Amino acid sequence: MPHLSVDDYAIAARELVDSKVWDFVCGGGGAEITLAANRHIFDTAMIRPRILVDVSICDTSRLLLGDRWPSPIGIAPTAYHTLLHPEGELATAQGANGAPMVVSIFAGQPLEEIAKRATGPLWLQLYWLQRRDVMTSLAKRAHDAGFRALMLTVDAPRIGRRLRDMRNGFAIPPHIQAVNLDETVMAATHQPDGIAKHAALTFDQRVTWADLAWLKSLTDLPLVLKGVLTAEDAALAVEHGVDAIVVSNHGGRQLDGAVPAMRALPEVVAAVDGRCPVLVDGGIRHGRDVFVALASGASAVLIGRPVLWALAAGGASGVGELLSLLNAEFEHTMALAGRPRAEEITRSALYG
Ligand SMILES: Cc1cc2nc3c(=O)[nH]c(=O)nc-3n(C[C@H](O)[C@H](O)[C@H](O)COP(=O)(O)O)c2cc1C
Ligand SMILES: CCCCCCC(=O)C(=O)O
Repeated sequence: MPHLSVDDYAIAARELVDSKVWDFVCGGGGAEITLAANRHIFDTAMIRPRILVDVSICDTSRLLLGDRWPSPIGIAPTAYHTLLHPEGELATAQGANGAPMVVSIFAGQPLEEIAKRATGPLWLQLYWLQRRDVMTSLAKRAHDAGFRALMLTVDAPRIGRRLRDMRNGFAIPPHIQAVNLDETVMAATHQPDGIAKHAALTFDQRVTWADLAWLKSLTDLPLVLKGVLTAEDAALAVEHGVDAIVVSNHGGRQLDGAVPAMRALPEVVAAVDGRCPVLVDGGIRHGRDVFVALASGASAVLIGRPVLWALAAGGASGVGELLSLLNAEFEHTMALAGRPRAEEITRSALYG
């Protein structure tokens, strides 16, 4: 059956993926209020189409942190792609077809091997670990392998209460490893509730703004901060020299009740006031969602779960087809909305 929408990849993946892994991927924190709210905003956003505009060429490309992206759609960092496909991140990087990919600190394949298979820019995502020597080593390995940016995720000093995983007694299977980290450090992840236990043992909950300078000093790579949801923190991020911001509530997996990323986006964009790019993630499932995010002030978007569904359903080619589909939907929206150039996708393209 052809995959005509992102939902078709979810349907195909659901048939293939173990039910506990499915819940780990698709679940959210607490009562999943924020998970649902991320989607609701997109479902209720309405576009103001312009007419009698030449839309024969719609340019979807974007320049971001020195790289030209084929579309404003990048791959969000998600842990353990090897849970979904034996080749894991190698297949994702190959299938990205030029799209940027953020590799999770908990990737199931070595950074250097992912770089060899990459078709687009790579960024490395980090959590702040108590072991700064491990962070230093990862940052330097990423730099040496040609990664283009570091991303620090700041919405997870602890792991959210993921009730599906707790009810399922979910543990990362023993053959699935975060191979860029020392196996002994990762041992707790293979116990029930192991993700939360591991984070409690290894993440540094004391980190503050003052520590960012140390992370920036490790390499000359740009630093992207992921998990910003307020104007106050966006202003602080810029003051502390961050090179880009991702407005994100971690796909509804962390603080349940947190504001949907798309609702937070306008205040963050206003606070940043053009001083660095602002990206957004959470609930993006259609090309029209990408359009709505850009019209709300985002420079680009990241997608998480859909990439994992496509990886499970079709490996590298599944990921490639998914990204092509989303970009084609976005391009189609640009045409039918009468806004063929990036600079025309502004707030005036939306109601309300
Ligand atoms: C299975 C899974 C694993 C994730 N792992 C990470 C991670 O390792 N690091 C991180 O910063 N965010 C992680 N995220 C959050 C994503 O980067 C992203 O914020 C979220 O998935 C976006 O929402 P979406 O899935 O609705 O597109 C993960 C999300 C999922 C679904
Ligand atoms: C110890 C493994 C932690 C994986 C956490 C990945 C993540 O951020 C997620 O949302 O899940």
